[in-house]
Amino acid sequence: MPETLSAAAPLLDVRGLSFDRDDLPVFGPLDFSVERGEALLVQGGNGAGKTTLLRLLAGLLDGERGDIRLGGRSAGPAARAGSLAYLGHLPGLKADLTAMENLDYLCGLLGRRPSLSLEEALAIVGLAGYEDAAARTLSAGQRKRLSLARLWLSPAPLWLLDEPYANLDLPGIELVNRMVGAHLAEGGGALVTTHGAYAAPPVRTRLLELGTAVRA
Ligand SMILES: Nc1ncnc2c1ncn2[C@@H]1O[C@H](COP(=O)(O)OP(=O)(O)OP(=O)(O)O)[C@@H](O)[C@H]1O
Repeated sequence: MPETLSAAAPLLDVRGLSFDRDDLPVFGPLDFSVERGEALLVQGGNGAGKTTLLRLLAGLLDGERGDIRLGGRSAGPAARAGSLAYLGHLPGLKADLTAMENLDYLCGLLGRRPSLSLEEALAIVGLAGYEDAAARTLSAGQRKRLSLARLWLSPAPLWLLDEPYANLDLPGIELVNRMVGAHLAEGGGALVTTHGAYAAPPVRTRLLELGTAVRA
């Protein structure tokens, strides 16, 4: 866990956050926080702004209004990009690199926790034996599992999970739930979007409901 994050303050504290596109509101103003050991389930219909919110928090979008604090400190897009682990709709893998090369590349870029080897992370997500397979030869579910291995290697205390169950079979869904449960038990936090029934692991869960955006 990064030393810069205070243990006393919430992992994430958001006040008056709003975001517009083409001068039309996508969401907000929103107020919410995520404490250690807590999952925040972000709900809303198609177009409500769930992905936009997570991408913005991850530092992949800017132009928001409001205050975003990580561990009590105001955090701009660059600080957020370095402190949050984002699992998006697209796996963010390099198609021609192997599974191991992708993990190595992403860990070099985003950091990793030292207690786990890349091989162990691949085994945990059910990809033992796929170390040398190019990402483009993996199925959609296997690519998602490779992204989960990267997530599991991340040192970031706060996970942003956008539709984490998409493309996964039942054991994959259970894997996500176990990972989230273990991460929260270690004092991490998570924001999770899903359209499916959220098979909530036995952890503290709160809801954030986004209204469907109206285009006028
Ligand atoms: N790259 C983009 N350029 C312009 N508008 C966008 C872009 N991405 C999303 N939008 C618009 O922003 C709004 C919020 O989209 P967003 O993807 O955040 O919704 P969502 O809640 O994740 O939806 P879904 O449940 O369908 O995945 C929608 O009205 C969408 O049309």
